[in-house]
Amino acid sequence: MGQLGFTLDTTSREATLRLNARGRMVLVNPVANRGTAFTEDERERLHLTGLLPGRVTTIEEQVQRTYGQFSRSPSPLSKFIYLSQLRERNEVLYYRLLSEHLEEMLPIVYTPTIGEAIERFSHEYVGARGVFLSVNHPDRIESSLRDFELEPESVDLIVVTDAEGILGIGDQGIGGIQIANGKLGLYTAAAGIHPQRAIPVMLDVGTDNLGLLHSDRYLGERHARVRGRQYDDFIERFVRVVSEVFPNAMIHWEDFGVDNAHRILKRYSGEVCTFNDDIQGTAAVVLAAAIAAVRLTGMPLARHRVLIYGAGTAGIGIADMMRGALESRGHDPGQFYAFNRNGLIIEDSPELRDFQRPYARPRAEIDGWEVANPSKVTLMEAIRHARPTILIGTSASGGAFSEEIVREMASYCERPIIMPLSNPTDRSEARPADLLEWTSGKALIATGSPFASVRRGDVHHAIAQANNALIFPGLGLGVSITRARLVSEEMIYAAARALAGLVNEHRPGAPLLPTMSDLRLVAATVARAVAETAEAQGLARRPLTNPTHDIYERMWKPEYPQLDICETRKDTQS
Ligand SMILES: NC(=O)c1ccc[n+]([C@@H]2O[C@H](COP(=O)([O-])OP(=O)(O)OC[C@H]3O[C@@H](n4cnc5c(N)ncnc54)[C@H](O)[C@@H]3O)[C@@H](O)[C@H]2O)c1
Ligand SMILES: O=C(O)C[C@H](O)C(=O)O
Ligand SMILES: [Mg+2]
Repeated sequence: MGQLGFTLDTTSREATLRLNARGRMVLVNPVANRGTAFTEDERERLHLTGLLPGRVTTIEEQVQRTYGQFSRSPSPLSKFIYLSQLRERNEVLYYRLLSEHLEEMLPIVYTPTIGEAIERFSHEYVGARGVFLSVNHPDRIESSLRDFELEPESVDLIVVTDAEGILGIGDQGIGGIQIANGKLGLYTAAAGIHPQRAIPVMLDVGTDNLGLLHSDRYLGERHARVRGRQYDDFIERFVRVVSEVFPNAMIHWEDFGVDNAHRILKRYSGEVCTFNDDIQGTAAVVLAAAIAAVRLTGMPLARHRVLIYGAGTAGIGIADMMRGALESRGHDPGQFYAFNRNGLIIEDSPELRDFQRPYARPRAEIDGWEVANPSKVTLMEAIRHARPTILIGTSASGGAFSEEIVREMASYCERPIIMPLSNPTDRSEARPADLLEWTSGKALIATGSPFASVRRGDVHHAIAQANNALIFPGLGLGVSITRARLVSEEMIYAAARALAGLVNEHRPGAPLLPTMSDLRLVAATVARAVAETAEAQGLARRPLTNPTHDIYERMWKPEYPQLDICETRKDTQS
């Protein structure tokens, strides 16, 4: 039994909690605490009788009460803080409330409100779960991770960020811990990964955000971002410690800066069980949405022309995956046009990164276009000349898909596929209602942040949320069930295909992806595909005997666990 006075068996959906804590120590522990739901007998045995109001309530009553409190919180940020505090008070109740109101609460505990919570982190700080590792103390990595007090063998997941590229709001320093918590919340709510089997980690390497550096309240290391050799050594040490101490954990990288994201994935993906959500998770969800949209256009993916507006972490991940999907079916690599801050990427563009190079257009092609400035081709000029049929926004440049651009696209394309994927909401390249208006209802849309459905005439257009939340929870579950050694490209494709298989896009106005209210089904389906692929590729360290059963058995449901109250000296004395 650990320092905290409990042990919890999390290996199946029916967890058992062994407790030797007593009195107030039970109530201040979010894993053990069940507040007014402790029965008379439990109160007596745990020395809680005088510490709680007299009436015993059910978890259903607790959910009703907390839902009321949540609803009365006046703003999205105060709702976020209310839910974070509930999570730290009574973990089971938090997840029960969240799972019963998932669609309503997702925009609070995740994108978009989480962006605001991250920006306001140092001002609104009321505690945050997680492990904070400083680049100035690499020697503390192991002890700090162990201090989180999880059984090392039982850790399935480590979600880690260095917060250089949080959503589309850039460098947020220490506040990034909340994106790790947000992602972990979804691993539990969607895929039933037990919250005590995962660790959120913030790698504090400094920040280049001058506002934070100048703020008296800022809680992180107060210096510019460390880069180069010291950064790489820190990452290397982190990966080594995790591999040694938590042999079954997948490392999920979130919201790193564009260069580090690609470099780290390339460096470790063939060696340890690791996954970059912004590169691989996003690509898989977008491929699934594209498969559904392309079916509606009646033209095969190989004949579509794809414009990626924002050739960074997510954008190039998407292009690589679409290209890979085409090549694996024996097609040519496809027609891609990619943009960065300096305009269309052309072979002689300055500051081209290695991962962007495959998408650079030949100069000779652009010489044939009518453009104002040949070294800075604009989006409108590329639309006119390249005539893309799929337009993807991963630029964090809110409103970039203007009326003029979208109307131009609709002039040559019967069903333009348009995906403004940037988060949070104000970074979205366009709003669905506008896209439908400018294309007379013809656009096939998926967005990164949640948007309300749009009614046009008799058709109710439900807007697909192409967020990597439809991929990573199931992927993590599939990996943990099989204890996969690595996350292979094939496992990611399998996840994308499984997700696409859940879409029925043919009803007019139907969304291109399953809705967030179906997250548990989505996660289970993705998990099965991932686990079967890991097994087929010889990457599974645990044999998959009955995938459906294994997955169902492992998906934790937020219910108070069976209590095993251990006898203590205090009991025998009283
Ligand atoms: N829907 C999802 O699941 C999902 C997943 C990952 C990222 N995203 C969103 O995508 C956006 C980008 O994230 P990222 O991690 O790829 O960031 P990033 O910094 O790695 O890449 C951004 C890219 O956009 C380019 N860019 C910036 N401003 C531009 C402009 N005005 N015109 C053209 N290009 C421009 C940059 O040069 C860079 O190549 C963010 O808003 C993020 O929230 C969404
Ligand atoms: O976090 C999200 O909502 C999706 C994605 O990982 C992002 O960085 O925007
Ligand atoms: Mg992200």
